[in-house]
Amino acid sequence: MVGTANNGRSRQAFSVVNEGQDLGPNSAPTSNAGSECGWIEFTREDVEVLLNEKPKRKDKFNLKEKFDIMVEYIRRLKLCIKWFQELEGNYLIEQEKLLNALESAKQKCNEMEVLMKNKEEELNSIIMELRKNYASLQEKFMKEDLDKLAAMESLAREKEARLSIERTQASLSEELARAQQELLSSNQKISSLNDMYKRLQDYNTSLQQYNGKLHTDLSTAEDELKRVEKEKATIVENLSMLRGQLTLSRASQDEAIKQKDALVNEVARLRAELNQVRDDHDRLLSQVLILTTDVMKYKESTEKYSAEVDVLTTKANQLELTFSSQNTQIVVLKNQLATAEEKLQVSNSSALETKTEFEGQKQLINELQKRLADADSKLVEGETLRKKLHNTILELKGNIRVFCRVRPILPDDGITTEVKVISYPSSIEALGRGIDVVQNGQKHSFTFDKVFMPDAKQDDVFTEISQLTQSALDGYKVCIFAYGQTGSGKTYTMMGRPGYPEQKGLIPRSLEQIFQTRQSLQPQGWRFEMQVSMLEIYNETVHDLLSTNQSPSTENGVSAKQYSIKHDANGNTHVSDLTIVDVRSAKDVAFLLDQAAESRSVGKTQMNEQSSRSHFVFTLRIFGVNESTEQQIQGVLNLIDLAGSERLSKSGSNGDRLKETQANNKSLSSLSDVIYALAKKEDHIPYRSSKLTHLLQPCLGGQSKTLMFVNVSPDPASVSESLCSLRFAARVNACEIGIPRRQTNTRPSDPRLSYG
Ligand SMILES: Nc1ncnc2c1ncn2[C@@H]1O[C@H](COP(=O)(O)OP(=O)(O)OP(=O)(O)O)[C@@H](O)[C@H]1O
Repeated sequence: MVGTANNGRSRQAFSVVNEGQDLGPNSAPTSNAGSECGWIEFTREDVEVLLNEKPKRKDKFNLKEKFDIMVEYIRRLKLCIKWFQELEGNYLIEQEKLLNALESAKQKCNEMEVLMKNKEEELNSIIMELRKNYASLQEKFMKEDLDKLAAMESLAREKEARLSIERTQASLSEELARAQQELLSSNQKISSLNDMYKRLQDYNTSLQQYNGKLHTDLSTAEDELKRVEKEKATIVENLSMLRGQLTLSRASQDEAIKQKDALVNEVARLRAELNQVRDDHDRLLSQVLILTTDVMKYKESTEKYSAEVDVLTTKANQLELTFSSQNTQIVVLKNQLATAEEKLQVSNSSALETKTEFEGQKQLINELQKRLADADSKLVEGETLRKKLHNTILELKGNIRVFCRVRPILPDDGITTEVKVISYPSSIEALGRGIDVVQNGQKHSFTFDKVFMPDAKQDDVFTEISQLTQSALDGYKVCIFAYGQTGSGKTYTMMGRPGYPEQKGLIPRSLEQIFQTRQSLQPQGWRFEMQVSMLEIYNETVHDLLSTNQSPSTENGVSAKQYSIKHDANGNTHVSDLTIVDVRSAKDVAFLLDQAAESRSVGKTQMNEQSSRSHFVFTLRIFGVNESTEQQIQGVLNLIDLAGSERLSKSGSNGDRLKETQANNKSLSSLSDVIYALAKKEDHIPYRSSKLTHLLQPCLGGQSKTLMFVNVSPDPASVSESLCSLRFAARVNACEIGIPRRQTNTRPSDPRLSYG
């Protein structure tokens, strides 16, 4: 590991230390070569040569020579140690810097994530609001449209009514014209009748005048007659006198007779004349009467005409009234039409406004969607950056990460005293990473990658590992296992509390996240296929938890079927005959988890009535293909709930339970052996000493991103178990396993599920 990149330099330095014994092409010593305080670089081989160096002495008994050689050897060893120390110091500084950079990057990422989340929420709320607005505008628009249609319908109706009214008006106008003409001719008739009447009246007056004249003439004739009769009487008197006188004179009689005859003739003539006048009078009278009748008739006919005229006038008046009322109606209709048209215009303009507003909103939505897409792409960028940083850190660390979780005190713990055996240092360098355990008054301090205090929620824990589980989708092998004594909270951490969704554990949360991310990666062309298997290792035997066809068990409840574990060159693990189920959603997985829970071997011990006595291994294998880039990935997520790590005396087991505990302890002690061997970089790592270590070989061997949860109980009675767990975890944390590899661009020839 040391100096492979700068081999030339280190070879040169070592040559100086080895005094030219191993001379390379550049064998000239550096300026401070040989000096104790000079900087000399070594390679691993150099150090090994130095350590394996056997002093060559010419004279076996020459102690001086031996002493000189030893002094020189010690000097070189000191130089080597100094180089080591300085190198270590540099590494520490570098590590510190990287940690700081990581912290700030994490912080930035978190801030960015929060910012993005806020922005996303904000944008989501704006979009919701806009969608609401959009919906209400659409509703409004539809309403306006309906109004418009109704207005148009009413306008059409009104137009029709107006046309029919106009038609009626035209026919009425025609009728009116006819009536007016009739009226005119009637008026003309009336005026001619009036003229006739006037003429008749004039004639009547002249007749009356004539009649009056005749009457006057008659009265004068009557007066004349009276005078004549008086004259006659006088004459008769005279005649008598004359007769007397006749006697007196006959002559005078004859004369008198003659006079009388003349007078009689005169009276007859006068009488005839009178009769004539009388006849004339009668004729005139009858004529007057006829004329009066005529006048009367004329008067009557005039009255009739007047009545007719009146009727016609009334009719005309009525027609005029109808006409005017129709005119008023027409005006009203015209007004209504104008209002309807105005309304139509208003609704048209409001529809236009709504349309413009709608267009604006649409544009805004488009803009917001664009911004959202930008934010999304920024999120993706941020996510990529975060992944890169996460992977860089893991690669730099090159070891199994360890998270410690202390569960809260439970009522079942029966703790009455206020004695606290676990505390958490508050110094900056150990904050959130340190844990102190006090046993018999002695404090033991541990530092891990993260320490979750009892109040940590499942969500908080998941947030810390979400990146890790996510990287299974990037083609990494990921392995998370929970280690700790019975009842320390391993199952709670991995599975959670059933029936309490907010207390879901890492397994359901990881799967939900993976399925969600799978969805969000679809627009980038990624298509994923996922397979799940679940097994338990119980009494050193593999038990398929998804097998519908449960094989018969042996006496001690162990499955008779033998499953063999194999690893291929790619580090993929295959378990023969294991049930593998294709899954499409977190729901499918939840169903399988329930199925597995029913198949699990659960027994009772004094420590925890419901504790699982076996190692539970959940595996999700992911095959991903990017349709646009044709890139392929193959990731694996192993989530393991180990059996309780307690010591035999503590669990109080006997019989089958004792065997179980021994078997569990064998697996766990094998795990411990493997970790020790890895830490010491031994040539042989005893992976095959237990089923568990054999199965986890690729995870422990450095090809996978591995995280261990060490679960600790806060119960003072469990302090020694807690210390054991923490010591083991500290060893695991110090163990370098190498750099995780990403499996891309290869499609496995055998699609069976692998474990690492
Ligand atoms: N962080 C926690 N918050 C609340 N309750 C917890 C927490 N951790 C564990 N518990 C509770 O403690 C009890 C024991 O936990 P759990 O069964 O998870 O232990 P375990 O280590 O899995 O035991 P076993 O090895 O027997 O399977 C359970 O009732 C669990 O609900």
